[in-house]
Amino acid sequence: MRPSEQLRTANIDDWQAATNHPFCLELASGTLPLEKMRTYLAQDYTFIDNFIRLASSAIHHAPTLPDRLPLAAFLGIIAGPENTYFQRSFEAINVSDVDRTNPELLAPTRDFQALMLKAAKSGQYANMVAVLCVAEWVYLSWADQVEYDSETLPFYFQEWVTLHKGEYFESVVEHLRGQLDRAYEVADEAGKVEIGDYFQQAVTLERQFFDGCYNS
Ligand SMILES: Cc1ncc(CN)c(N)n1
Repeated sequence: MRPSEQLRTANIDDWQAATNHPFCLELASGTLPLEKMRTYLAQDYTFIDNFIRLASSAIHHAPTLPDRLPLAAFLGIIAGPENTYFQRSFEAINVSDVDRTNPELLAPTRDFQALMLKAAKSGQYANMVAVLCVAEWVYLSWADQVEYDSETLPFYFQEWVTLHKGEYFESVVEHLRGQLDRAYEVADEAGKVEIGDYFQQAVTLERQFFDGCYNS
């Protein structure tokens, strides 16, 4: 079994809770209360900021140019269409100015930021790709399986699903899984434990992030 699959299986309870979260299901069916979506977008925009910092660090630490390029290209999507999605959605559902730029952070948002910065500062590519891989793979897993009506769903729900599924996004996740698999295989025992810890914390925080936005 691939190391990435072993790690996912070891965290299957949190994985399933995150990928079948009522937040995701209600978003896709269009029944998610807008107040919860406002909270989520404000929190997640701060997540994106630190995700870009972590991904930049991973690009720097990747072993070769072919290992670097797919993540570099993906950063262009985040800084481009995904950033625009946030700006258009902030306008469409009236996210307040302070929540767009400086929201009060929920505990899981703070903890996720700390984990991303810790992975970046560790200087270990394996730790970085463990967190990045979880972040994108969890989203592919829920977006890929969720049912939605593309005709009727408002864009701020629909595009959040479509940004996280499809051939291109699958290739991003496959790249991150491949990088994680290789880094894990060559790590020594202590390194494997460390990678497993980062992976586990990231899965738990994905679940808590949805919980936090859904229940606040
Ligand atoms: C918390 C979280 N995790 C993952 C993703 C996917 N890009 C996200 N936007 N936010």
